[in-house]
Amino acid sequence: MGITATGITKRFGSFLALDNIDLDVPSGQLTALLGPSGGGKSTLLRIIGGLESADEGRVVIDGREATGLPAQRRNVGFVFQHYAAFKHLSVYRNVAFGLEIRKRPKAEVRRRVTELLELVHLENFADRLPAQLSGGQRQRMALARALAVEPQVLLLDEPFGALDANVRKELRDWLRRLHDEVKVTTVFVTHDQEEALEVSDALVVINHGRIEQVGSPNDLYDHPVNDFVMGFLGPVTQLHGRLVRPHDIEVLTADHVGSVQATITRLQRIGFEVRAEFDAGDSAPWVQLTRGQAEALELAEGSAVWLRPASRASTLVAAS
Ligand SMILES: Nc1ncnc2c1ncn2[C@@H]1O[C@H](COP(=O)(O)OP(=O)(O)OP(=O)(O)O)[C@@H](O)[C@H]1O
Repeated sequence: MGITATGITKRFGSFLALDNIDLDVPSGQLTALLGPSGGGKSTLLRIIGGLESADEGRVVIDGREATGLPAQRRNVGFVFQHYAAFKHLSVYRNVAFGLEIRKRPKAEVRRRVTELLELVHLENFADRLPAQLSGGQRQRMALARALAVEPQVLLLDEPFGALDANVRKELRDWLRRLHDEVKVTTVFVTHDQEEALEVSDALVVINHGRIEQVGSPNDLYDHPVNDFVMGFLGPVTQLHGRLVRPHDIEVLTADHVGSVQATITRLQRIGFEVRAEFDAGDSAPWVQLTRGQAEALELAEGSAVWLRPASRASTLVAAS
């Protein structure tokens, strides 16, 4: 079940925002749409949710044809970066809103809202107005409100995008735990690779209106299909015609099978890591080491070493 989008194409004037996208979002999972700004992530999310219509293609949600349905009939919950709460209503009433307009019995509304406020850890904030919450608390309220009507699908568009780095980090841990508890099929738009790697069960990398790769976070990090995915998910350097992650290069003090001689051009300590830059003849790779590794190798600028990709490293041929 889950969500199936087939052959989704969307143009804005002559601009092709989505180019024949096929996507399967498994039921109960948290799937991240990841990619650079303007790649089409939000447009795809909005088409899934019925806020935007595709020029071509179909959307099926939990086995039900949703292509022609308006957003309010798709049984989806939304949370956006800037959440439009009812400013004059308390947190409690904001969360209760969807249930009240559906005329659910008072006792049920009370039970459900209390449950949700506990779930998002806002039980002590029920009587506050949205303006009296921090940004992170407001986004948690938004999630409670989206979950109130028990949607089949939760769609989150950069929900933590407007918050500062520490709060974002805290909220993504929290979202992961929340999702493990409620297990609602969730699609999460982000341009932050760390956020996507940390939070999601599955990752969909989108660029220029096309899907570059779909897979688990580890799969995509370890086995990217192309240089775009490799570069978007983490640091990449070049060694002797191959793209490799800088922590996947072995620094050796003697020549070994498959190694390339190189001179250390720069050593830089950044917190717990040491970044070493090399002149390897046909390439200028850099390598990420721990301080302990750098000390054990007695690395010094100007000295000669040998480099090779670690045996577990996945590499790609660099475009010439
Ligand atoms: N209503 C619109 N009218 C015209 N162009 C649009 C419209 N909505 C989106 N676009 C264009 O479509 C492309 C994809 O936009 P979209 O918002 O889906 O990208 P995104 O990957 O979500 O990027 P971001 O992370 O910046 O939101 C962009 O080039 C954008 O300018």
